[in-house]
Amino acid sequence: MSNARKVVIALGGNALQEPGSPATAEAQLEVVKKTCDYLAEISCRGYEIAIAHGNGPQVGRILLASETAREVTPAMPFDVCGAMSQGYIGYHIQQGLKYALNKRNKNIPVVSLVTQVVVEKNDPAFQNPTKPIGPFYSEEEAKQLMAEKGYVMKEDAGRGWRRVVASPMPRKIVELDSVIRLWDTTIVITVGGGGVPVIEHLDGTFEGVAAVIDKDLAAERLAEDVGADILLILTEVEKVAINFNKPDQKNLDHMTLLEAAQYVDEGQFAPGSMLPKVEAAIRFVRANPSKRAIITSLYKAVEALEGKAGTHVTFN
Ligand SMILES: Nc1ncnc2c1ncn2[C@@H]1O[C@H](COP(=O)(O)OP(=O)(O)O)[C@@H](O)[C@H]1O
Ligand SMILES: NC(=O)OP(=O)(O)O
Repeated sequence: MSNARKVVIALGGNALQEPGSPATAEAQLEVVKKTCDYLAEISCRGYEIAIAHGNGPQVGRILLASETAREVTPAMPFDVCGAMSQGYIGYHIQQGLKYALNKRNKNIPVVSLVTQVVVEKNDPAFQNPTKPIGPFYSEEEAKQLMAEKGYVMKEDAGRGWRRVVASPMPRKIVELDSVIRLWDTTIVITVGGGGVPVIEHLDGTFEGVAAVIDKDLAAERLAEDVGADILLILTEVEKVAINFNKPDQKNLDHMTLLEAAQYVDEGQFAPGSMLPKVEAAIRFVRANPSKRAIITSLYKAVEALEGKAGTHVTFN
């Protein structure tokens, strides 16, 4: 792993928001500053990084604010809400990361790129919304919102009810050339929130659609396309587990491609949380048999890159 230097990082929700803390921009900035200390450390260890991040809570709140303000100003289309979420999350990461890099006397530019990601118009995900966005509600509140506003809402991993939207597969990163051109000189924050989902028309134009792409799958697309050595997926837990939250839970240091696929078949990973991460890891390693994907926590990221922490997914 010593020469593996090119890393695409996918940042999980806890890198942007602390559970239970107010969902304000100010609170997010405080969390992002801490997150960026870990990211700066990775950069200072000599890794070349690009950063993807989630946006479920943020895009949902922007949408809610926009819909609530309808009486005074026209509501924003969903794809525009996605672009807005990329903008303000990227802005926070730019501030936090630049500060953390400066503290380490490392002068490297940081930019965020509003990034479009092409999805297929006929993706079956449009018929089956699964991606939770925005705040949590009680079951009673959710039922009322479903009846009054026509929202699709589902229970989210025992944490409460949330609005859900379609989450189609990322097929192509529209701004990929720019990411590649910037790579050698700049830390690029891209495919934020999985990218703004767009459909590509035959005449080469793009049209935004109402959906939220999974950021782990978009980060995987990016990692393949830029020829990254490592796809580093950062979340709350240090390791992926089998029999998660059961008395016989076993944390995994390593999974081969076959083992990972078998655990997926056994239903070991919760859909909408750990499953897309393992699926992204599988895709990356299947396409790049000599490379690796790592799933770990932000706090263990540096150790994981050195092979001393996290769950490593490799071909064999
Ligand atoms: N098999 C598993 N192994 C480890 N964690 C799991 C597993 N299944 C579900 N989880 C949960 O999934 C969470 C990661 O999903 P989530 O919080 O939705 O992701 P994100 O970090 O992208 O916001 C972990 O923090 C853990 O609580
Ligand atoms: N776009 C996306 O995957 O966001 P979350 O990580 O917040 O679900």
